[in-house]
Amino acid sequence: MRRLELLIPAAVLTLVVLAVLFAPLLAPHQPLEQNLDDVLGSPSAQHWFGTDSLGRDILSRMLYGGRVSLSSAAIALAVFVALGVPLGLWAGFTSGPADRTITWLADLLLALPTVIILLVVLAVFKDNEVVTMVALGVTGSTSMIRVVRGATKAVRGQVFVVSAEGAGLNQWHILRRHVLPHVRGPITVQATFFAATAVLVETSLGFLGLGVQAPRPTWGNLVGESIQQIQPAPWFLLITGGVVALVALCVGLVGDAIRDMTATEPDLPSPSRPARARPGTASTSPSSGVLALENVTVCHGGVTPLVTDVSFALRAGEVVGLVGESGCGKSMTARAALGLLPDGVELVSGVVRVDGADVAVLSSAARRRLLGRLIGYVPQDPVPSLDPSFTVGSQLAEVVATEPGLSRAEVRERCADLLRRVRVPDVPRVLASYPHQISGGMAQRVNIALAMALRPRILIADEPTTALDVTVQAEILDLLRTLAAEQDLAVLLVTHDWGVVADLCERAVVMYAGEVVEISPVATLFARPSHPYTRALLRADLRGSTPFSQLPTIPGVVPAAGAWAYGCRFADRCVLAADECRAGPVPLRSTPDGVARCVRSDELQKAGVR
Ligand SMILES: Nc1ncnc2c1ncn2[C@@H]1O[C@H](COP(=O)(O)OP(=O)(O)OP(=O)(O)O)[C@@H](O)[C@H]1O
Repeated sequence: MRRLELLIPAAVLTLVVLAVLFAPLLAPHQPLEQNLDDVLGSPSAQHWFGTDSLGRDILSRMLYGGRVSLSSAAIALAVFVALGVPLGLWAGFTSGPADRTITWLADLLLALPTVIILLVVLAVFKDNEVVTMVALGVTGSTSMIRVVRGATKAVRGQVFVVSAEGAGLNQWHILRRHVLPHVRGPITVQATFFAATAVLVETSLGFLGLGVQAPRPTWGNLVGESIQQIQPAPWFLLITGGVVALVALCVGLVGDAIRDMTATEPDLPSPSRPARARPGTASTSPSSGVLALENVTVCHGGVTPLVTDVSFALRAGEVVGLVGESGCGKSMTARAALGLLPDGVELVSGVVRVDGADVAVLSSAARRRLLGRLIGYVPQDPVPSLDPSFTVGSQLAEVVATEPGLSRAEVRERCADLLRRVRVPDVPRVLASYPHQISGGMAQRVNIALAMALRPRILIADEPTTALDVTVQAEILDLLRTLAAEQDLAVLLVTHDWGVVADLCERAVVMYAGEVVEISPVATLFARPSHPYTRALLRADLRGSTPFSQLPTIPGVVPAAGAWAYGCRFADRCVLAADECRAGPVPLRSTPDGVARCVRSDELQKAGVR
């Protein structure tokens, strides 16, 4: 079906272009040949499209006119692509002054009124169609620059591009071989839409009596003439306008079809991509996990690291807590796993594996689509995460209906079933309610139902109970525990709350200043933390404190992203820090049942104190 959506308009366009190209062979009459005995004759066997006010054959004039109109559109399109693609690629690939200058120029062009520019060009260059079309291509190229720049930025952070740079390939080679193939889709779509616009602009200029002048035919001249003859010969406009509209429509449909095809056929992970092993982290990154992050590094603006070299894995049915102070990189890590990094933040190296397949090599849009099905996401703020304009039922149905082949009744039943599974008491009422009509706890159940709608294998919950009161928190945690156990879900739980970790998680990943500092089973972690940061965090927890005694705190604050100490990043706040800690980066070391990034982890383990 999709192929037909492309093939039919493409076939029509090909026929029109061929007919126009071979006009001297196909046209039954000369375009300027007059017959004043047969003016404004309606379509007949001799004149398929009829005759005009001077008895000239309209079909022949359309065939010859198309040569001017389509070649003009082709000139504009060539300029549009020749300017827009390289500038967009360059801006997207090289952040900094080049990017800023090109973006500024594109903004400037956008601010100029195209119609006025074209009229000025026509006046200055005496109706020169070629110069006018060049001007149209230049002014239009802003949209191509912007789209290509955005698409290039998305590809820029992909691991394979970083690897190509690391291999010393030059920028133009990387752009041509590794970036261009991934931005081909948006380029084709932009080009087809601009081609349709160029045909219509050329026609409009001819219609206004600008550009190529009569008696030389162009589609614009013919449409202009047909409007003057609308009363005696209405079919004249119907035919000339119809051909122009058909061509513009087919160009647009080809663009739509290409867009849809490129949107639903993402690049698949390349099986030939070499595995990149790094020392010191293998023990934390078993690729057998249902979700595995291997040496993930995330940067802002391509330069400021937010998260570095993070590796850990989740097994099916396992709940893992991701713990650390605010700003340590928990959310960025979770978002890297989801393929949902904020604008300007990119995964610059590392691998995210789902069921063993490397999803980091996918384009970001394809990764999002894939992970959207494999990984469910439960947000921190339950109510704002739901769209206030739609009922719970319609929001659930929207997601459920993306599964092909479901009838409306089946979608409704699936939505109700999802709510029952997350223990919503009055399902029909909640389905018919708007988000503001339900409580925070109920909204979080709805978010969990939404996350579960496509039967994901993994659930990532970013502080899912922070915004809820204590009793509701317990219910939501119990629900997550049950879902993980019953449906063999791997759950990554981002939290500040040790109580939640103790209650729900089997293992915890502790992060500090953008890196993993400890991974241990929860029981071990509570009894014998292997990193001074874990120990300090546990000590600072309210739960273990004595009433009216002063709560221990960790002196200092988490350093800003990238402004980390050269050696152990926690050294400045650590009561156990020694010169050795500041001498250089501390690698993760194995502990009896996990890993820790501390030169004194053995000592801490043995001491077994909190
Ligand atoms: N959109 C963004 N652009 C650039 N930097 C960001 C962005 N969001 C967060 N950061 C920075 O990334 C680092 C890690 O932030 P992250 O949100 O992952 O921390 P967190 O441990 O989840 O904190 P919290 O518990 O407060 O959510 C911080 O230094 C933060 O300032």
